[in-house]
Amino acid sequence: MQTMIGVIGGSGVYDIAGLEGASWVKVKTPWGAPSDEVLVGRLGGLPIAFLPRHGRGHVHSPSSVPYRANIDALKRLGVTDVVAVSACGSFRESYAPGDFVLVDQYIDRTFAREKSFFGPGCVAHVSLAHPTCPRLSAHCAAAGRAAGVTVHDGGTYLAMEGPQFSTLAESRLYRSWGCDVIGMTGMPEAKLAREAELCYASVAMVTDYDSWHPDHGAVDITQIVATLGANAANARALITALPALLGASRAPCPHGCDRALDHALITAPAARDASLLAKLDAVAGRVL
Ligand SMILES: CSC[C@H]1O[C@H](OP(=O)(O)O)[C@H](O)[C@@H]1O
Ligand SMILES: Nc1ncnc2[nH]cnc12
Repeated sequence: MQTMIGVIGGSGVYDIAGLEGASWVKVKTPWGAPSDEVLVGRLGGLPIAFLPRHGRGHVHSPSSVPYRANIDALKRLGVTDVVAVSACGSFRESYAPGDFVLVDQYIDRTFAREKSFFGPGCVAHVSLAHPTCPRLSAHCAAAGRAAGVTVHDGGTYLAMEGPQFSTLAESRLYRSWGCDVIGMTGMPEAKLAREAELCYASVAMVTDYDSWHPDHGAVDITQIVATLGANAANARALITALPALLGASRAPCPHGCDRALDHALITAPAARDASLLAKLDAVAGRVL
């Protein structure tokens, strides 16, 4: 199978330069419009699709991002591996602004979002014990280090609804839970990528210490935006280094991300809803 990289750009990352034959294309999905058009082209000999999570100009709030449409659009374009780039706050002294964290666990505290492609008429339960892909995450870590970034392998991401930042009590609570970083978009994106059988890696770029750190005071957007520029340049360097590490020919995921639906569908074939099945053509067509 041919590798196709999908990049979801977070705050501060609204495009990527250097693609051959680049063009912004409109992708229609049964889940509504994605956040924006998708920039498709080739990078390092591999096809790549880039989608700005909040849209160009940062139009979508974390709650209004059309997560299902975004993942469906990437799958529909033929993406096999999704690299999700996100700004985040840090709960650890040693995860400093400018560092990248390859997230491997989540605590999902979001509550105002559609979280599944499945539902009445076609119920599916995928495994999420290991919500990100270790193979893709390792390649992203190597690409980040090649770009000169301090990269931490593994971290628990607290996904909050936002758009306000945490209270001091919340910040302390999440730290006491063992969370490493906090953001507003990692969920349900990672869940949906798993349902769509896509390998998914989360590159969380630290911009601040949230509100808990006695020496740093409360987080504010000015401070975040100041750090975002340097982080975005490093994210672009990471993405540029990625094709050579992934390679054009893709072996099946050793962790089973690309077969997540093998045993997940529980609704009896005769009881399935035809209109929902039609919407699942890209995401679950392999098993329907
Ligand atoms: C601009 S600060 C808060 C904002 O930034 C992060 O967005 P993303 O994950 O898309 O990089 C965070 O989750 C909030 O949405
Ligand atoms: N402290 C923080 N909380 C939530 N989302 C963030 N994105 C960047 N910093 C953040």
